[in-house]
Amino acid sequence: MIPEIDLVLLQEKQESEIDKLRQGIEDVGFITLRNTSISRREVEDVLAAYRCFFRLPDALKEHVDMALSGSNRGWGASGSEQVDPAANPDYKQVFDCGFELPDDDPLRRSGLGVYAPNLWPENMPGFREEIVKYYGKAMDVSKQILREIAAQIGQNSSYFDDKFDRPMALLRGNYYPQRPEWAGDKDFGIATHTDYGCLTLLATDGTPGLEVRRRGGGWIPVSAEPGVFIVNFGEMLQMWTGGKVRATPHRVKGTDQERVSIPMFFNPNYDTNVAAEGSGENVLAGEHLSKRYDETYIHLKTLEPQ
Ligand SMILES: O=C(O)CCC(=O)C(=O)O
Ligand SMILES: [Fe+2]
Repeated sequence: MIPEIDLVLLQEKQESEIDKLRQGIEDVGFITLRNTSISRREVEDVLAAYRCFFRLPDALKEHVDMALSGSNRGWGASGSEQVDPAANPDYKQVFDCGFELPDDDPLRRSGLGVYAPNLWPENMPGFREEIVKYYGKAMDVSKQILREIAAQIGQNSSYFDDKFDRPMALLRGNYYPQRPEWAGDKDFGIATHTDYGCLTLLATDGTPGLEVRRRGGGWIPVSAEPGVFIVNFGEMLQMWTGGKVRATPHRVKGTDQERVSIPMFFNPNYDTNVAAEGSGENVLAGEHLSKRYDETYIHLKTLEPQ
């Protein structure tokens, strides 16, 4: 069972919700979350915006194809990402956008791919505004959840705040067509993976498809209607907390229904040390994230040495 949490009750420190959060972070690695500051209507609007983009002919989406940009902003065609080396590249399409650093931020001139400039399609009035608006809202909710997690892991609730003031936060629209006729055992909408960062705030159109690996074996289907979020924890938070928070593998095989989902991958500032607290080690969040991007986006994959 995936713990179902009411954010307002959690923020009021209701014991039932605190217990569910503990189970979610320490055991399952997933929760669902309702009663946030993002309404059902707002999620439906942003879903509609992504749907409009994905319906464009490929020839138009190619104007913002990330394969041509050397970073991971804009459109990722079907087959552009391989999250599991034992599976084939995912058949989903994506549209990615990231954090825009202020003009005077020295990191802006650094050319770091994790802060690359966004790409926006032309002739789609309102698309950029809709996505940017949702991006801000999804960051706010993600920060609120991290405050509750901080309290849960025995830290001050503001523990994460200054580690997320220039977050490498990536907002993605995922488009899963119907599972293709040709799909075999190694083909997935998105193959089995753990998320790379700290926390993922996932909105979906309500269509089933996501499966979460159960400890001890098997898969748990999870779905949530627009306005209810699925939240899971990533590799960095697992490292950072010495394994107290779990990054649980998950996948989407796909069904006979198309599906749109919108994960906000909430990753900290580039220079955050995400090694286990007190370990004396140093793992830069930016280096971990760049490494995972380079391993999984086909156009960023570094060539294997011959
Ligand atoms: O579409 C979903 O439900 C999950 C997507 C996902 O796991 C991801 O984009 O990392
Ligand atoms: Fe994921």
